[in-house]
Amino acid sequence: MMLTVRDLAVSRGGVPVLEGVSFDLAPGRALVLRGPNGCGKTTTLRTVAGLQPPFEGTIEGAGERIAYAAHSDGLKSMLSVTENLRFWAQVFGTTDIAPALRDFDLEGLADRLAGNLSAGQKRRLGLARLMVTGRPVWVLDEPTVSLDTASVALFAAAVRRHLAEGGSALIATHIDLGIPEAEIFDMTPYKAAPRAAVQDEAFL
Ligand SMILES: Nc1ncnc2c1ncn2[C@@H]1O[C@H](COP(=O)(O)OP(=O)(O)OP(=O)(O)O)[C@@H](O)[C@H]1O
Repeated sequence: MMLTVRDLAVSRGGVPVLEGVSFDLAPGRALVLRGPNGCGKTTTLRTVAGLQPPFEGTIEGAGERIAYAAHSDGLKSMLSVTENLRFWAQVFGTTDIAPALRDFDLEGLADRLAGNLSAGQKRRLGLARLMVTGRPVWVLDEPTVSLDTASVALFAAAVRRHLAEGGSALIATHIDLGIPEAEIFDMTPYKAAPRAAVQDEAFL
């Protein structure tokens, strides 16, 4: 398994928002997290990516295997598109940025400063970064925000190639991505029950 999550509870501000979440992610598989606004998708992804500790439960196989793309694109605005990708390639110890430029249709923008890109172009560059990480587990939070239909299709194709190469993906999204391999995981039933012990903490 690429990733094994068991009985996970995740919290915001010390308050559990979801509990009892278990899933596996095998090589070549994608899991799409669904659920209404505020149900805890972002919190789950941040926890899986190691940005905050689990409230309860276990996550195996994460750590260095994960490439995480958050809401923000995390770009260096004073570097060009190419320089951004080279920077990340260096950080992750890879070299070839050409496939990332090609697959996200960035070749015509290669010398443009990232800060001067449109919102959708910035998002394409942020997603292209995943390819140069060389990491097998893509963890993506609302990856298609700002993308037009053509760019969503580019993204879906890149994810499908990643899966075909034995990678995997965990994606929070409200839209149909056009990735037939993806399984849906509805988080709605895992809303955490109020916990007296946690609420009482403020009065200790
Ligand atoms: N400091 C806090 N204390 C308690 N609850 C919080 C705190 N900060 C945020 N929350 C709540 O935690 C919940 C989970 O938020 P999260 O961002 O994970 O949801 P989401 O499913 O990603 O939502 P969306 O679909 O809107 O992006 C929300 O209901 C939010 O209001």
